Amino acid sequence: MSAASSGSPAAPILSLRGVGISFRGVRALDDVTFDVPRGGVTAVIGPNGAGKTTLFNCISGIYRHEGDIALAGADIQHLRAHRRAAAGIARTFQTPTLLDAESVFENVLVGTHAWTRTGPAGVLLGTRSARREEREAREVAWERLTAVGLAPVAHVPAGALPHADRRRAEVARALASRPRILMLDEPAAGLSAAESDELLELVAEQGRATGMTSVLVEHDVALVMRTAGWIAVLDAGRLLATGAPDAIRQDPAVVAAYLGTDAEVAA
Ligand SMILES: Nc1ncnc2c1ncn2[C@@H]1O[C@H](COP(=O)(O)OP(=O)(O)OP(=O)(O)O)[C@@H](O)[C@H]1O
Repeated sequence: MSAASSGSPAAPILSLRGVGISFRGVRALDDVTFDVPRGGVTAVIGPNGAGKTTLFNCISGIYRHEGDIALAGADIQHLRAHRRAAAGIARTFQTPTLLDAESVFENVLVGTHAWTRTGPAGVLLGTRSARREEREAREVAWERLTAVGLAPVAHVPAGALPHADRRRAEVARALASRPRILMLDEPAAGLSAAESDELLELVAEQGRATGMTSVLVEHDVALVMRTAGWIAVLDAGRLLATGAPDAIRQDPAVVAAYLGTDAEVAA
């Protein structure tokens, strides 16, 4: 890590220690170690193929990986993806993964499955606790839908939504899981500058309201610089630097590997 951007935040929500993974001889991540501070927005940036999405897949448990990952101090590296989701890790994907034939509301309701506990038997028998939980799940889904501005199209099939609304629906679905960490993979892709700002403001607002931390993979450096409070830079599978936006912007190693000259990345 370069000197200009060294230093670690206190009380991390997520700690990565020696995270690594190879795909048939390709070292996609190697000994990645850094902390994500609690609250606010942290961005993971770096050139194409740096390992950003792979890191998200390791954190969310989609890939088995080397190294340790702790969520609020508790080890989660041994947990499978659904258990990590239940522990509070939610994510969106580069290409939204909605159930196109289902309504927007049903899609968002899926997010609540991360915390609902009623098994199939309870649902089939219609027990009182199952009914209570279902009511709560529907309320949470409506609340998140409304927060992202999609209440007017709640009953429209997700496949009929324009791209910006698909992104909003995916974010609402992730928020419905009541995450401690929301990981957004290139949320601005395909959105206008105004739409990206609006989406990230909405995410930041949810973070302020609930204490949720957001982690962002994003190529739009200007958007990252004005949105993130903390940045981790990956290059060829290795951690190059972590730090506040101002330090990252001036870090010679980061400028050389990714950002280009200071003039190009002036905020
Ligand atoms: N499932 C996989 N099988 C084989 N190789 C993979 C797999 N996933 C990622 N890789 C390789 O791992 C490396 C990192 O890829 P990754 O998609 O994580 O990079 P990235 O930083 O997200 O890139 P981009 O900015 O282009 O999305 C690349 O060399 C990629 O080809």
